[in-house]
Amino acid sequence: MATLKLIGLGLSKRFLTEKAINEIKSCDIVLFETYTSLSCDLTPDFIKTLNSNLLTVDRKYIENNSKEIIKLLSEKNNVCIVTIGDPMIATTHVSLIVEAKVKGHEFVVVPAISVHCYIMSKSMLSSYKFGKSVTIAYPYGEKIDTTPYNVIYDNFVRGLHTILYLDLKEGKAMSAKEAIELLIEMERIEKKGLITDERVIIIGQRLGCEDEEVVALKVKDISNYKFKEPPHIIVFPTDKLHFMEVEAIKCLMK
Ligand SMILES: C[S@@+](CC[C@H](N)C(=O)[O-])C[C@H]1O[C@@H](n2cnc3c(N)ncnc32)[C@H](O)[C@@H]1O
Repeated sequence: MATLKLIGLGLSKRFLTEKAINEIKSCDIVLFETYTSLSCDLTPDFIKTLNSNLLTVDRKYIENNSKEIIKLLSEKNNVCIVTIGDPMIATTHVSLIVEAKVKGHEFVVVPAISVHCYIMSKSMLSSYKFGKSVTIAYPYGEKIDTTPYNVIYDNFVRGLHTILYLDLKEGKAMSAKEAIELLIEMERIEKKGLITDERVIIIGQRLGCEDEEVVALKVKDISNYKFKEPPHIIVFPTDKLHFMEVEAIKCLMK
C-alpha cells in the first residue's frame, strides 16, 4: 500500500507553501501536470530542485494512464501529482483518488492558493455573489459554442458574477482579448444584449507574478488596451451591484 498525493503549487514561487515543499520532497515519484494551468515561474526545472525524480506529464498521460499510476502505487511508490494553483479547483484529478482508494491506497490533498480565489479577492466584489464559473474554449472548427455566454447570462440576471477561465490548448493560452472577441461573436448568435460596448469587465493578468495586473475595462476599450502576456482570467460582474461594489470597480477602472 502507498499514498497518492495531489499537491497544489499556488500561482507562483511566492505562493508555494512550506507544506507543499515538504510533501514534494517526500515523494518517490513526482508527476508535474502542465496542462490545466500555467505559471510565470513554477517550471519543471524549478520543481526538480525539490525532487529530481520528476516526470512532466500531459492530459493524455493523466487521463489514459491511471493503470500506470496504480501500478506505481502497488510497487509501494508514493506518487505525487503536482498542479499549478489548487489541485481540486477547476481541475479533474479526483477520479485518480477514487481509483487509488478502491485499490486500497491512501491519499492526501494539499490545497494551495487558486486563481479562483485570487481573482475573487483582487476583484473586490462580494464573494457571496459569484455564480457558476465557465471556460471559454477555442472554437472547434467553424462552430462557436455559446454555452459560456448562456452561463454568464443566467448568472447575470440572477445578480451573480461569473469567473471565466480561458482555454489552454497545446501550450497556447487564450488572451482576454481573444475571449472577448469570442463573446462578441456569441452575442451576434444569442442576441440577449449581454455584451454591449459599455459593459464593464474585470481582467486579471499574470496573477501572482511580479508584473500582475487587475483592471476593469469597458468592452469598447478592450481592442486598444495593451495586455501583458497570458495567463489571463476574466470576471464578468452582474449589473445588480451593491454600492460598495460599484466603488470598488471604479478603483480598478482604466
Ligand atoms: C482551468 S484553470 C485551473 C485553475 C487551477 N487549478 C487553480 O486552482 O488555480 C486555468 C485557467 O485559469 C487562468 N489562470 C491560471 N493562472 C492564472 C494566473 N496566474 N493569472 C491569470 N489567470 C490565470 C487561465 O485562464 C487558465 O487557463
